[in-house]
Amino acid sequence: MARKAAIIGGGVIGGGWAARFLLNGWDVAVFDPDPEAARKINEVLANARAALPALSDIPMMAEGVLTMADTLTDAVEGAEYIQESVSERLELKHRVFAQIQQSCPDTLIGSSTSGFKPSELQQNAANPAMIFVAHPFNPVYLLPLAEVVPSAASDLEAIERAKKILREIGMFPLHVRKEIDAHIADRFLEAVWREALWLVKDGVATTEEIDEAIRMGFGLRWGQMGLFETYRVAGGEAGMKHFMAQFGPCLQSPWTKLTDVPEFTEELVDLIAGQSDAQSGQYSIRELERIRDSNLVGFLRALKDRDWGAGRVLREHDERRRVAFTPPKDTPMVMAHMQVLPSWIDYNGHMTESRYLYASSETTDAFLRFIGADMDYVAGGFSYYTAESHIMHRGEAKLGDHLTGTLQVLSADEKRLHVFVSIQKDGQDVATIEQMLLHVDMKAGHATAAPQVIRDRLLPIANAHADLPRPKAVGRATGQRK
Ligand SMILES: NC(=O)C1=CN([C@@H]2O[C@H](COP(=O)(O)OP(=O)(O)OC[C@H]3O[C@@H](n4cnc5c(N)ncnc54)[C@H](O)[C@@H]3O)[C@@H](O)[C@H]2O)C=CC1
Ligand SMILES: C[N+](C)(C)CC(=O)CC(=O)[O-]
Repeated sequence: MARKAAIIGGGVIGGGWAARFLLNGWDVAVFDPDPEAARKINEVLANARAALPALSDIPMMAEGVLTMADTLTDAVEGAEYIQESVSERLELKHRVFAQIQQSCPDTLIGSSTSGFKPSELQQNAANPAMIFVAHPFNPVYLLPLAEVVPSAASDLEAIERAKKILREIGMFPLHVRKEIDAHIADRFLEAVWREALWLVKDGVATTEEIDEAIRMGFGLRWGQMGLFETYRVAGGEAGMKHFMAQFGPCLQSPWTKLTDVPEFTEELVDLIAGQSDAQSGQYSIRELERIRDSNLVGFLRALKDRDWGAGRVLREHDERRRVAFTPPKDTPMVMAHMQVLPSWIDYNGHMTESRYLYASSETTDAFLRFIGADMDYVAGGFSYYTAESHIMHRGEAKLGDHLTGTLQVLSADEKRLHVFVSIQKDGQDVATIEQMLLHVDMKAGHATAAPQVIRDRLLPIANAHADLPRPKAVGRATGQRK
């Protein structure tokens, strides 16, 4: 039976939490009195479903079941984990905790609060020990960080249990050892935000110019090394001490207004909102979310290939899912999700033939990574090479179509891997590709037996797939009548 999480408050952040739990196989009950909540959550979920599968080569878990509960008590009943994500008002959060703890005083309650300390959240609670901060970052379903902040009244065993659950849904729980308003990351965001408000208010830069200053330069650096590692490198061979000697005195020069907050007048709000409309008003919020998600997926995949930063968290999550994954006995494995891009289209206005082989390679490559023949394996001098391919075109793919690559192992032994790939649109084949691959010693330049570690992953899948019906196209020769 699936595990259950309850999400109280289904706005931007609650919707993201719901998507992360659901796509990691948990059942989720959401309570939010807003009559629009179900629509909003389903829209966030649709974006998450489009983004998350592209992050990983491990087949997705069966999605959990989403329930919109009529009452808070219904939502939390039977939940192993509760995430409070209501609006940032302390008295509202207190009311919600009191209601939750009337029926489940001993269940873990993480709060998404951006600014309140856990000791503030715990005030007057029936069981303060179970309430802690689990502060996520938007979009919650893609970004791994959750700042986990206990107070002196917290139950540390419960905090460790919460961190374990967060890891199980692919997150990186950062244990904040000392409670502080706005935790760690939001202290930075607030400092940058304050400087940005001054720059707009003083007419130095528009919202667009500020965003360019971030995304063309230091934003890219921060996403992979953070602040201190980046500045260590900036100190040159002499490192951090030299960096501090050179730039430390700047703290005395008028580089910062951080202690001084601009007055939040209607005029300033209108100025910023107007500039933001001019900058990005041509996109709806959902379109911007999709652009953001697809960029993040690209970044995260690049970091995963390099086993670095947030990419390492993804790798570890993949490894956990690989171990938990049992090859399906009744269906081929869904290995790749792709979208038909403009460069894939030919003069006939549909996907050009070479891209069918490309889509097939994406699918088999994902499968090879899944059984352990990944880039590290190739760097060790062994790989699988394709010896033979037979493509059958069965439908048309057009610009923007979403394609899925599934793979069935027809047979496998120590050297050979015979597979049948389907490239599908809306569940229908647009092409099938039958391939024979050989395990190769790249230095010696000939086929050789795959090591036991690869066979241990491959052969159980081959055995499971032996019971599947053999596709009619298998073994078909070109020109042969059906
Ligand atoms: N938006 C952001 O970028 C981030 C926000 N957070 C935190 O997450 C929490 C939620 O923020 P958002 O999702 O942005 O706000 P939001 O305004 O999008 O959503 C809040 C939701 O809470 C619901 N709500 C209000 N009273 C409720 C009640 N009694 N029971 C159940 N639901 C109730 C509202 O109907 C609304 O849908 C806040 O504590 C915020 O500080 C954390 C990280 C990032
Ligand atoms: C602006 N904010 C304080 C709500 C931001 C956050 O809490 C985290 C985020 O996702 O940027």
